[in-house]
Amino acid sequence: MPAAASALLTTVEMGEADRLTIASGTPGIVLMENAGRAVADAVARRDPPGSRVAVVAGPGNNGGDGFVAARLLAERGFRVTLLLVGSPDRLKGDAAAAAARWTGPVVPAAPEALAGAHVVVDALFGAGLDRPVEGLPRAMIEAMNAAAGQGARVVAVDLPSGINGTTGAVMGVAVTAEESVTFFRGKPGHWLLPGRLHRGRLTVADIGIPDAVLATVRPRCVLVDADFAREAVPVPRLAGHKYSRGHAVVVSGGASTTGAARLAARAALRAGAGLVTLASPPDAMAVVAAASLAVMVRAVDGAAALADLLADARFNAVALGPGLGVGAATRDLVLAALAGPRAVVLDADALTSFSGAPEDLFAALRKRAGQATVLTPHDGEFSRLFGHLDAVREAPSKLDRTRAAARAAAAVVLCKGADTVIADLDGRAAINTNAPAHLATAGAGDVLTGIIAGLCAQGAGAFEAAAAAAWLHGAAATEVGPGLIAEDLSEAMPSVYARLFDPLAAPRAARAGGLR
Ligand SMILES: NC(=O)C1=CN([C@@H]2O[C@H](COP(=O)(O)OP(=O)(O)OC[C@H]3O[C@@H](n4cnc5c(N)ncnc54)[C@H](O)[C@@H]3O)[C@@H](O)[C@H]2O)[C@@H](O)CC1
Ligand SMILES: [K+]
Repeated sequence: MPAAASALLTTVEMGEADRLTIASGTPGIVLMENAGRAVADAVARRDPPGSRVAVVAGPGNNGGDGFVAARLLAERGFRVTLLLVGSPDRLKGDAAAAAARWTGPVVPAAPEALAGAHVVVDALFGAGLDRPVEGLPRAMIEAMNAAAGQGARVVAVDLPSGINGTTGAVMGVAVTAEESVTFFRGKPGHWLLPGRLHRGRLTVADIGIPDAVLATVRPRCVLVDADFAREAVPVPRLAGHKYSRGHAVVVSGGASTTGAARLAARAALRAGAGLVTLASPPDAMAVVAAASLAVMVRAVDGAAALADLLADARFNAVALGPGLGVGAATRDLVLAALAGPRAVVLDADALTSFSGAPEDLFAALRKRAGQATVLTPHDGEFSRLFGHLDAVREAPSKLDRTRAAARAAAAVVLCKGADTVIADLDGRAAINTNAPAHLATAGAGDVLTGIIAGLCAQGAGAFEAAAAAAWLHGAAATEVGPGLIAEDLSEAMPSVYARLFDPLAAPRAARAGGLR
């Protein structure tokens, strides 16, 4: 994975990071003091001394962080009430030590005790949440949400209580925070839905865990960001020429459905492929040729003809699916592409054509395991292809579902959505949330397919290409803004690239304004 990528740690991995840090000489109570201080700082950044703060502390170390934050806020002049869920004498270890340093009253938690709070610190459960929330904890979570409805600001310690940090799932009920202060690195649950909708603004605080522990922990999931994209996108060599920048093939549907493939082909070019050829059924040649200037067109009639075309080593990536139609002809084209040695991107009809009976597809994919292959299903296509697999059905999160699918298909799987997950067959995974709501529009998926093919054609690895493409696609949508149609995405790519490789470059709108 690109080295600069931002790792996301499961709760188990985070526990290991804590343990390694403690074993190398930093006492746990120091980490807890730092964690509590980061929470107090987050409160004090937005609320003035004198504000009424209710800290809801739970029975574990998340509660311990709450005791530290309570003490530091009281020292800074906030009017702090500490509400404990559970009995003080059941606190253990660092949490007991943090509680002993709190000199104010420990009030048994009750929902009505939150009345009048300006700020609620949610220190009920963090990484240790391991079962559905019921009883008093549930009542306290509901009371915290009710307080937010009355205007209180809710700051969650590590995770909003009720959210599973590894999966993002709501375990019965969950706090909806205005801000979450987490430690060392984000967790998948901060980025996957529905967790992302509960955490509010995310602050990641340094609590003294050294980055060096990551070499031992070896987290398997990253958040795709600009650094990831920058490292994944092949940079053209000055001495290169169009042939050294790869040649992508996009397979077009018939005369009435060429638009999707044309969108993908243009995106492959804009992503930087040196050459792009639309492989078109003979009946669609005229319409495809008329509408594509920089894109080349070749008549390709059926699976055998596609196989012949791809035998030419100059073509190094092929994308198919958009606009192809569902059925046996598409299945044959897909199997022909997979039988060859080129990078293959399968989307839309290429996936749907195997719905309900994906064995042939899986067999062809397994045969080429190790070669670059990317499948880009949306949720519906995903469940039609993979929903019958036990490993997918039993997976606790979209992250694990996508990993299970990648293993089953022996391919990189990119499962689209507001939280797009990309998984490699070796368990590596990435989450992309760089996708504005207005990106969900007709043809946007075809463009994503084209960007992936364009990056693969230039030699990017399948996983890197898919994850970076998801980020670039979202960046292009952000660049265009609301009102976006799919055609705009490709046109925004030069501007996205300009800023990616030259962070000082002005946004396109500013440049268009020129000198005044
Ligand atoms: N040394 C460390 O490990 C550090 C941990 N930190 C904090 O510690 C937290 C993790 O602490 P813990 O592992 O003690 O876990 P938590 O404090 O998140 O919760 C564990 C406690 O909650 C109970 N519990 C779990 N689910 C429940 C449910 N549904 N209903 C009722 N009770 C439930 C458990 O029995 C246990 O008593 C992190 O989220 C972070 O806030 C920070 O202080 C930094 C250092
Ligand atoms: K919490």
